[in-house]
Amino acid sequence: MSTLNNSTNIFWQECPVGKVERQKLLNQKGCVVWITGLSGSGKSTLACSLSRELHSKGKLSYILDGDNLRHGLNKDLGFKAEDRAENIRRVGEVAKLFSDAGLICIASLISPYRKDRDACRAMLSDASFIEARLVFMNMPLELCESRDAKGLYKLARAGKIKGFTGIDDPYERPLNCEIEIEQKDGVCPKPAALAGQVVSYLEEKGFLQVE
Ligand SMILES: Nc1ncnc2c1ncn2[C@@H]1O[C@H](COP(=O)(O)OS(=O)(=O)O)[C@@H](OP(=O)(O)O)[C@H]1O
Ligand SMILES: Nc1ncnc2c1ncn2[C@@H]1O[C@H](COP(=O)(O)OP(=O)(O)O)[C@@H](O)[C@H]1O
Repeated sequence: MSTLNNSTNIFWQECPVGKVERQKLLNQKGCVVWITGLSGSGKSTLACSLSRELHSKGKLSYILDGDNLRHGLNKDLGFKAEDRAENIRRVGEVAKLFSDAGLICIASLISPYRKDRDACRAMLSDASFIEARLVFMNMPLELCESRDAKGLYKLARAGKIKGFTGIDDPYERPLNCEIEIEQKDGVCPKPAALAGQVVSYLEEKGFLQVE
């Protein structure tokens, strides 16, 4: 998919109500919490739990879930490396808009390739000074496969889905995540506890209020 700019003679339109005003209105800082990990690692569960926890604190968030976006915005994309790259790029651009609107945008995608995640992070911070935080659901493949909530691992093992992440397609672990979620003593912490961990991080970094 081309990322070339094919539009010419276009101008940036400024509006007097900007990000700063919107953030003051919401008393929070727009940012992106990007959750990456294998299918079944608990990305969507954490995203929902986090959104619920933020809501209960009066903070506005919005979830961009890879699975959901593939029903609409990204319905033309498959799972080849270049399609996944375009998927991450588009969701990054949408996350940029939500974050600029002042929301805490929670993106939940496998996003398996380091180069795509890095490009997305660079795009967010370079182009618009949007702060992105990467959360890595570091759950073992065996656990994700044993959960198999959608039966996709079974199909992948049977060769009925080709190029399934973790089976016959790579997942490149992040080298630079801000939060890494792991099992403790062989047990995955409860979603509410994980959400609390991310909320504490956001509080500590000053995202949940405007000075
Ligand atoms: N080949 C293959 N590999 C991985 N995942 C697959 C595949 N085919 C379908 N699915 C389903 O698509 C969901 C992942 O979509 P994403 O947009 O997050 O993927 S990616 O970031 O572009 O890699 C993923 O959802 P989650 O289980 O929530 O991760 C799967 O349900
Ligand atoms: N922290 C957790 N503890 C126990 N089970 C979990 C946890 N997070 C998710 N699960 C379960 O694992 C399965 C996959 O979770 P899901 O959030 O759909 O993963 P993903 O979005 O990464 O594919 C679901 O059945 C869900 O209930």
